[in-house]
Amino acid sequence: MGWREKEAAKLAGKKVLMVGAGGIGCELLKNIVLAGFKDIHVIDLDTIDVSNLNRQFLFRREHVGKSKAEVATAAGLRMAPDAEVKIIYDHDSIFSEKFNYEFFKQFTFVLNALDNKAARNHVNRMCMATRVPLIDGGTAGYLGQVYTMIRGVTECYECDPKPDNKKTFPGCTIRNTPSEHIHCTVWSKHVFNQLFGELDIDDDVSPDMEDEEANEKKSAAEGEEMMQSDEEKKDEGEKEKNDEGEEEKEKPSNTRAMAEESGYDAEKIFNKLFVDDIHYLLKMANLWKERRPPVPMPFGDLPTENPGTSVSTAAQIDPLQRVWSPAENGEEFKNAVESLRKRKAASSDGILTWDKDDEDGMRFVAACANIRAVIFGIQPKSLFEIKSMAGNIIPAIATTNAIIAGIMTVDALKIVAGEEKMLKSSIIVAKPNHRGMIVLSQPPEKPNASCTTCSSKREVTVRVNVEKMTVGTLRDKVLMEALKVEEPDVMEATTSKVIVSSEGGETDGLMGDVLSLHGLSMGGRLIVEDFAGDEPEMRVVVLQAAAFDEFTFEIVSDEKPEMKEEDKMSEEMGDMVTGKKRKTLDENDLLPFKKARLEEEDVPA
Ligand SMILES: Nc1ncnc2c1ncn2[C@@H]1O[C@H](COP(=O)(O)OP(=O)(O)OP(=O)(O)O)[C@@H](O)[C@H]1O
Ligand SMILES: [Zn+2]
Repeated sequence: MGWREKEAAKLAGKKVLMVGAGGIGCELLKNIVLAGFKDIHVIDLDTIDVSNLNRQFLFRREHVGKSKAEVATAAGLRMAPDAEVKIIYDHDSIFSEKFNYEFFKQFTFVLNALDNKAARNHVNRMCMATRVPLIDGGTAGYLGQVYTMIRGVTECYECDPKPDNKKTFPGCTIRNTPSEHIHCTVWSKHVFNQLFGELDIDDDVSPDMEDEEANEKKSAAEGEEMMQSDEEKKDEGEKEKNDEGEEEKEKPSNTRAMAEESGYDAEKIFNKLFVDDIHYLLKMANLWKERRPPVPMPFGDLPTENPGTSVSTAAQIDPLQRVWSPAENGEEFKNAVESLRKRKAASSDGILTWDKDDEDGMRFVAACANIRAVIFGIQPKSLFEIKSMAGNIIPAIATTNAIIAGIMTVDALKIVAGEEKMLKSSIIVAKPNHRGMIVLSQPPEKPNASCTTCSSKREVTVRVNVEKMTVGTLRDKVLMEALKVEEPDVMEATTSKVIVSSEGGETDGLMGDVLSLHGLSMGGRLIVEDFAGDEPEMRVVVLQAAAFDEFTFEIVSDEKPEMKEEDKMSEEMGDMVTGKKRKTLDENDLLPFKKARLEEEDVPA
């Protein structure tokens, strides 16, 4: 037997689960088949869309509308070098009850090629509960990441609470001092909501008279009267008296109230946003000491050219890519307000929801953002560009998917070879570092001792029917009778909501509720405390069994937190982590790791 055959033989008995057969999944399936894995299970809930074909290369035009899992499996089988290869598939969601504890338990490792946090969390919980290694890959444009997670050895997907990847900007930048076009685009989406959508106090678009920068400097600037007071927050356009009966400065009128009063008169709204409110900003003189002050733009006097460009050349370009002049933006604004006003009036709840693919809404935001940009001396942009910024669209890049799938495959081979110590967390960064590298890696982080999913404590896995079993039955039959918990205090781990209190009282009303009412489903976790008993804290992992009645349950496993092999290894790895980090990666390399958890669910496909 040559080395190839020997290597391949090691992979023969290993069962592999791949969840997701999209951009990463197609690359990955090809890799693992060609690497020699012979027993593969593919799960994907989706069908093939024509927009997938440019990068999901296992799919062809004739497959559009068919199951991704099915077509990928057939393609994988065609690639298999010998007939022993078995690939099976499920056209189903990984949340499905049939993918239960026993199902996960059979795999050597699981490959996540998913695009959303909810499914990743779920697979993580199932893999942690069953102690099956999980290799998770993700990409967003040119960025990518691979985290391989082994219970007790490395951090799990939920050890480090993920930051919300939605980009946010400080309120005062959006409302008072935009310096980039994106600030104007975000502001315009807020204007849309103020005028046509659901009112959200965080989306205020009027000048922020509380701006610290303006006021700090203001009080230092001596003698001038303060621009705002608490009453001023109350609003709206008229002069108010304060306690001493002094007259206070005027403040910007409320945008929604103003629009409604005017019957959604586009020109009046325009002048309020782009003249009156700008005058308020100009009054905060301290903001403009080191910045170019904004220049108000009345509707009746809109230039037909953008600063620095001429309409005649611009007009030759594709209309989508062309940047509208202020006069055109004014026209677009007016037309959009007109049709949005009608649609709002015609809608049953009087609320419109912004969507980048809604023509009126998109044109409104583009026009609004461009006018504001010109006012603040920022280059306006084309509808096309603004659409991709406003919709947070990040194009999928085939090369990034291929690199990430390659790294995942290498990690899979390390697991099969028993070389867990060689595992690395890897990321692809946007710009090469000082050594010209874009793929950076470091040993994985250690588990977080307080993680609700993977920290070391007694862990009981129990099968119940969450749609039928009540909180009261869980407490009495499962926890007290079967698990000998004396005085249970029970918290749902994700929400931290207390559903059973040993003191009674506050939670008595919940005893008749079925468990699903409190967020429990397959893979859900409860933290159970028992200060009266021997085991002060344990975790109960809940598995769903739809066939069970209210009282039926099954204890699948009950593990005590003794020092396990993995934990010992984790200690060794910890040394390695701290030792190696400094040697291989400098501070600049490490920075991206802290931010790198990419959540693509925020990115519409
Ligand atoms: N709960 C789920 N169960 C099964 N499959 C899922 C689930 N959620 C998402 N998926 C599948 O995961 C796949 C993710 O692939 P998708 O192509 O969107 O992202 P990707 O692999 O990161 O690549 P790209 O960035 O190129 O789009 C999709 O095919 C989707 O159907
Ligand atoms: Zn964890």
